[in-house]
Amino acid sequence: MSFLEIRDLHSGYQGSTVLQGVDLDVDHGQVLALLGRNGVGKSTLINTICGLVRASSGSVLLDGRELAGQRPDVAARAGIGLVPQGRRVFAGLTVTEHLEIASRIGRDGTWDRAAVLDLLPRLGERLSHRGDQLSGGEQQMLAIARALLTNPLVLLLDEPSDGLAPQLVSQVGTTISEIVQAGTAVLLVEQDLRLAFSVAQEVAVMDKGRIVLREPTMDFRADSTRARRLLGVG
Ligand SMILES: Nc1ncnc2c1ncn2[C@@H]1O[C@H](COP(=O)(O)OP(=O)(O)OP(=O)(O)O)[C@@H](O)[C@H]1O
Repeated sequence: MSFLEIRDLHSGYQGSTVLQGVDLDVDHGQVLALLGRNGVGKSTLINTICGLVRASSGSVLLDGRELAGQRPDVAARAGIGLVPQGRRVFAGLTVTEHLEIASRIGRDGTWDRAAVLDLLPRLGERLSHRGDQLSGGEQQMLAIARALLTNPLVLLLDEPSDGLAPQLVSQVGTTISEIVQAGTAVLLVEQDLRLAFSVAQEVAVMDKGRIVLREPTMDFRADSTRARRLLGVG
């Protein structure tokens, strides 16, 4: 049995069904990259897993516990962590305040303030800065720190490279690898294929609200013509 098991999941927005029966497993100790063209439903899947978008049918089992249709706070307590698209840090709150709030959400575990500042030392130098005083890279680190403080079993990362300079993107890759080594599984939505390929053991490709392919990253990279066709890139 996989750690996170998604079966025949449907969800969407008023008047439009986006997820049309998603089946996907994420295993212990794994980074799984979720790829696909714009608008195929990757963010909708992430947001349905964590309860921000309500599942209309299907199943999201985390370590044997059913989460489909549950509220976001229930999903967080069960062990789903989210680094949302666009980071969503609060402009008027300091780094310290963000970390304090996050510590009260989710589960107890080894990720406490000292551990996340050890992983992301730059944040330690910015504790009194407000969200709107941070660079894009620092905001991304804060979004990751906040999610880790909930001690997730599975961390959902929605386009963490978005808007970051190449050097910072590779730093995000290193951080993701360290998080997985510490025992958290990762589902990574990413347009930056270099980042996705560098950290993920496997890739899953989404199209029109379904998973249409899943295979080891090495095999996916080996057929670049098919990869380009599936992802709609140059
Ligand atoms: N809040 C919303 N209300 C209504 N429709 C939405 C909402 N969010 C997304 N959609 C629609 O759902 C579909 C899937 O969008 P989604 O953001 O999940 O795709 P995606 O694969 O993550 O794309 P991208 O890479 O552009 O973020 C799109 O047609 C989008 O317009």
